[in-house]
Amino acid sequence: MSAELDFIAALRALAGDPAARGLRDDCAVLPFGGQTLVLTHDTIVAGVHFLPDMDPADIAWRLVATNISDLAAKGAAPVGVLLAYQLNGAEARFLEGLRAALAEYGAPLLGGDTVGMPDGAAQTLGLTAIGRATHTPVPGRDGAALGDILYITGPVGGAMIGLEALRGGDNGAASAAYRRPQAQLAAGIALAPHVGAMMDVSDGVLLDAARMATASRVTIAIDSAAVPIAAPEPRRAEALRWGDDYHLLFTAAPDVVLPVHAHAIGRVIAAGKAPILLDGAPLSLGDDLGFAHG
Ligand SMILES: Nc1ncnc2c1ncn2[C@@H]1O[C@H](COP(=O)(O)OP(=O)(O)OP(=O)(O)O)[C@@H](O)[C@H]1O
Ligand SMILES: Cc1ncc(C[n+]2csc(CCOP(=O)(O)O)c2C)c(N)n1
Ligand SMILES: [Mg+2]
Repeated sequence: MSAELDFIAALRALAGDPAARGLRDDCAVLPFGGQTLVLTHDTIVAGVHFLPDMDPADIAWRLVATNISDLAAKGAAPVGVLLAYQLNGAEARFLEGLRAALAEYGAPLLGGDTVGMPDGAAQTLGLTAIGRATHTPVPGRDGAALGDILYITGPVGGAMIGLEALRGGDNGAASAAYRRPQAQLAAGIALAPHVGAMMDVSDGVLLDAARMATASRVTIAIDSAAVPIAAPEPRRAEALRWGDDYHLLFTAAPDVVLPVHAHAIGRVIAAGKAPILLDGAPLSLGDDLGFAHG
């Protein structure tokens, strides 16, 4: 197991409230005052999640969009966000990107915290996003049922190609999938009443599908050629593993008429030894399926 998974496993002892969903979901889901709040927090670090010298407006956009993407996976409408910011002298451009992203997703800034940073430290930014469930029960990673079809709302691998373009000096369309990921908020809200399981793809479609299969106690058979990619064909295997895609991965029964366009990429079968079968070959969480910290 990775250091990240070991730590989250240890945290489970402290996360017994049902709202924590066993730390096995994209968000906490908290019934409150007759409604259901959906809560998520993501941290991004220079050199890990963004390039230290990229436009701070794009950094702000990534911070907002990646968090709103977790709300999208729950079919939650944004209530607002709290920002944790480290001053580095580039505040003006950061604010421009923040304003644009919050306007895009209709998420008001509700508060946060601002601190200085030690010389030479990597900038670390955090965002808490709060949403309101538009449909209950709120979809989880654990709802994939035998016979369901596995779908994805769009291609993978675009951010991988976009980061390469950005590193090569592009600041336009070729790097946009990396600089300006699009949270599938409207799709998630439309899909929530129709899905079995749903999650956003942040760590790679294979790893995230394996997590869905594990949470749902099933095996998911994926047809690699059916997965739409935004990368050259010879890089298909990488595109399925790189991550940062932020499309929605979900299951639905075969007779469900989907309210949005999505690509069928696999099906849910009885639990076998491995969580996923890729073109018939069993793959486990320990295999190189996607992005992991530590
Ligand atoms: N430091 C932490 N304290 C409490 N819970 C944590 C911590 N780190 C992760 N978790 C929980 O562990 C689970 C898995 O976290 P992870 O960040 O992998 O999910 P995610 O938010 O869907 O992923 P991504 O950040 O790629 O969208 C979530 O329920 C998350 O809330
Ligand atoms: C500069 C740079 N930017 C991005 C990446 C790729 N990447 C970093 S974290 C992550 C998964 C989501 O993170 P988390 O699980 O922490 O939410 C991915 C796909 C990279 N290698 N280098
Ligand atoms: Mg997620």
